[in-house]
Amino acid sequence: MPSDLQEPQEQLRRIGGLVRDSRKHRGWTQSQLADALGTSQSAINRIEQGNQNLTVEMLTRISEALDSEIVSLGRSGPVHLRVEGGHRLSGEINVKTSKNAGVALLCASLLNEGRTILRKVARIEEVNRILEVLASIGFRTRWLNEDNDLEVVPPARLDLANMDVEAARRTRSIIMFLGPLMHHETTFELPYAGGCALGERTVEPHMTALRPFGLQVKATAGSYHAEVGDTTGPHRPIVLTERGDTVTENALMAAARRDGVTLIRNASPNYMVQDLCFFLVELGVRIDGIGTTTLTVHGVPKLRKDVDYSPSEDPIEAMSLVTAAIVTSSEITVRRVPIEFMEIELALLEEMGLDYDRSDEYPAANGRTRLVDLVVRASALHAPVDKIHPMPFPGLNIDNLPFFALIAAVAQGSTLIHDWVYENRALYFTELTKLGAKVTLMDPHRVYVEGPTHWSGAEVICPPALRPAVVVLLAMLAAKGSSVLRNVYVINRGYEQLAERLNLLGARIHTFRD
Ligand SMILES: CC(=O)N[C@H]1[C@@H](OP(=O)(O)OP(=O)(O)OC[C@H]2O[C@@H](n3ccc(=O)[nH]c3=O)[C@H](O)[C@@H]2O)O[C@H](CO)[C@@H](O)[C@@H]1O
Ligand SMILES: C=C(OP(=O)(O)O)C(=O)O
Repeated sequence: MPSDLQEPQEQLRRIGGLVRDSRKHRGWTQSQLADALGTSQSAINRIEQGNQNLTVEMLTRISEALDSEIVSLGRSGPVHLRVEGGHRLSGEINVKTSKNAGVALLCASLLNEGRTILRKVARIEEVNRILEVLASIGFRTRWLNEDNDLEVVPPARLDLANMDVEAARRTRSIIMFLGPLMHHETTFELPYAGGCALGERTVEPHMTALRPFGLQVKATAGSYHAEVGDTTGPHRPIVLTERGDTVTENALMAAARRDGVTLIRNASPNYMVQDLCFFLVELGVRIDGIGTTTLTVHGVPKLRKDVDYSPSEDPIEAMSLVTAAIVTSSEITVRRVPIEFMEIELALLEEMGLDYDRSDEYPAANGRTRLVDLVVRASALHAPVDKIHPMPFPGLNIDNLPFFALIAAVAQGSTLIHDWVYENRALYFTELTKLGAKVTLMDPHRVYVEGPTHWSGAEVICPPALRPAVVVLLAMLAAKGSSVLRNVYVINRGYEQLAERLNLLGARIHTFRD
């Protein structure tokens, strides 16, 4: 709770609202929550209306049942943001390196018996969790300087029995330990992967892709049990059934230390996969076809090299910052945008009426990725003629889709947004209605957004998904008056000091704890 003194009745009403929001995020009815707590639906209804006195014990049980910290005591509780919205932004901001390459490269450091240095790694919670896991199994990891250069030194032997399971469970990226670990152990356990709650996110494609390398994975209670058998394969090209990013990365890491040549077809050529390929090349693995859907990997059984690599900038952060300019009708310069992965998004924005300039291209620190600076100007946008939907790269990035829901809310007219990929993410777009947007959920995958919006401030709990949470924050920048965004761990999972960096552009965001 904010520290301001409030009438007890008002406090109960606000807590009730938080319980209701958390329950809805979980997708539960009042009766389902009542069952989980061994109470009645009418009691839950009273709690949500603020008509029921609550003990700390009851609040703790509700928080546990909903897997959401509703209130907490002391300094270590969740972090919230208070936003004074309605202010224009101005100035320049650099895009940081990507979360998804950062975690992939940390997983890939498991392949290297030498020292790995990664430059300017995004210092975000997702990276912190993987660092905790690496430290728990024996790696020495340290941040070298203020620039976020990171050193990773492997132990002589991994101590998998000591794995920090709590940290591992909080990330989706842990699934990318499967490919590298098969080069270390013949049997091992990995906890189930977490990440954004986006509905069913199967790991079946990972199992299918790794089986020809001799890895058998069984899902047991809460963990994957992996066994490495015959490692002479694959004897045929690996054909991925879907062009997933982390599954391609797992196949690449399995192939990297295999004694032989592996062909991966229907590979994702997306930004994090390209960064992983460049890193593996740096380590001494030859890969043909980087940036295409067919990768040929010439494996090297022993990789022992002191390697120094700079992952590239994050196209999703670039999109987030462009969106910040659009919703606040501001002119800002977004520097270091990896243009190959933002081109379709920009073409669509141009079609919707965005006025922007782009600089000449220059190389990222990895020497390969092409960057530009973008000047985004205040523009009157209109809805696109066709629906907006994502595709595997090269297509409109699925993680950028939520930003289009917000942009559609400031554009004149009606936009259909179709998230065919994730079962639950479109549902979170309706959070924008709390701030005044007209978002109509047609089915779990489709929303109509009717703009322009007259924004108004509100108190919202972060949805349990990174991009939809950032979208709510950006809408709060546009809403005149005061808003509160609660429990922003999910944002810090993927963005480094986002509030502080937006404040440097003129936003007014204050970080606080209960
Ligand atoms: C750590 C990391 O890198 N995470 C990214 C990665 O997660 P990750 O690789 O884990 O993506 P998922 O396994 O969740 O795949 C995304 C979803 O798309 C579906 N699918 C994907 C490809 C395809 O050709 N057909 C298809 O149906 C999958 O069934 C799944 O439902 O990719 C996602 C999709 O780009 C991004 O949201 C995540 O930010
Ligand atoms: C869905 C995302 O990430 P993750 O795969 O880490 O859950 C994301 O980056 O938006």
